[in-house]
Amino acid sequence: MPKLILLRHGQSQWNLENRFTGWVDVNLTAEGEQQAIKGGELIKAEGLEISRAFTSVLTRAIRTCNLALDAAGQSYVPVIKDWRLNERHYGGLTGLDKAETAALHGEDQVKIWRRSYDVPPPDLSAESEYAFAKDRRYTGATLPVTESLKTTLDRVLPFWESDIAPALKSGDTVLVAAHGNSIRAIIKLLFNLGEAEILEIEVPTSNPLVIELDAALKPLAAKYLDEGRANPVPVLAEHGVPKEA
Ligand SMILES: O=C(O)[C@H](O)COP(=O)(O)O
Repeated sequence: MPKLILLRHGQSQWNLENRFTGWVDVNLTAEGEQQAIKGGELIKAEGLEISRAFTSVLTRAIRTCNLALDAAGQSYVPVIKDWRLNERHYGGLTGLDKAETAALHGEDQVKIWRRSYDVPPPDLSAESEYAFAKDRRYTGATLPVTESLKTTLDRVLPFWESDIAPALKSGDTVLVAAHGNSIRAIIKLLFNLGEAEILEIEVPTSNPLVIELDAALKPLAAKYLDEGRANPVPVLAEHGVPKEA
C-alpha cells in the first residue's frame, strides 16, 4: 500500500527571526537541524522504508531531507529536487519582519496575505535584492512574482501528477520534504479540502505526517509521528490527522 510522508523543514533562521521568507534561501538553525534529525529517527522507529524522496530547491528543505534520511539510516534513497515544491513565493513581503508588517498594515491585512486562499501579497519588484530571475536554479522556469496558496497549488499540481503520484501508484513509500505552504497545497489536494478548510491547517516543523493511501491515492489513515507535538484538527479528525499544539 502506498505511503506518503510529508515533512516540513526544521526551524530556519528566518522562522526564528519572524521574517517573511518564501523563496529566500535561508539555512536551518541548530534547533532546526535537531528537529530534522528527530524527524528521521521517528521515521526509523516507525519502520518506514522509503523508496524515493522529493524536495524543493531550497537549502532548508534539502538539508531537512538529507538529515532525516541519514537519521533514518536511509541516506542512499534517491532524492529529486524541484522548484515546484518551494515555499509559497511571498512577493513584496519577502524579507520583511512579520510583526512590523502587522504594525504597519494592520493584523487583518497581514492575516489576509498569510492565510487567505487566493489573495496574493503585492508583487516582488524586479529591482528587489530578493528577485530570483537571475538565479540559475530557476533557468527555463516561468517565475511568479508573488503567490497565494491557490497559485502555489497550481504549480505543485503538475509536479505531483508527473512525479510524486506515479511513484506512489507503484506502491512506493515516498518522502516529501518541503515547506509549510507547498505541503498545505498537497494536503488540500489529497484530502479534497475546501478553501475554508485548508486555512485551518498549520503544518508543524519537521514532524513527519504519514498518510496511508489506497491504490487510487485516496487517504485511508494519517498521523503525525511526534504525537506530543500534535492536537486533532476537526476537519481532518475523520482521517486521524492531528494538529500541532
Ligand atoms: O515563508 C515563510 O515566511 C514561512 O515559511 C511560512 O510563512 P506563513 O506561516 O506566513 O505561511
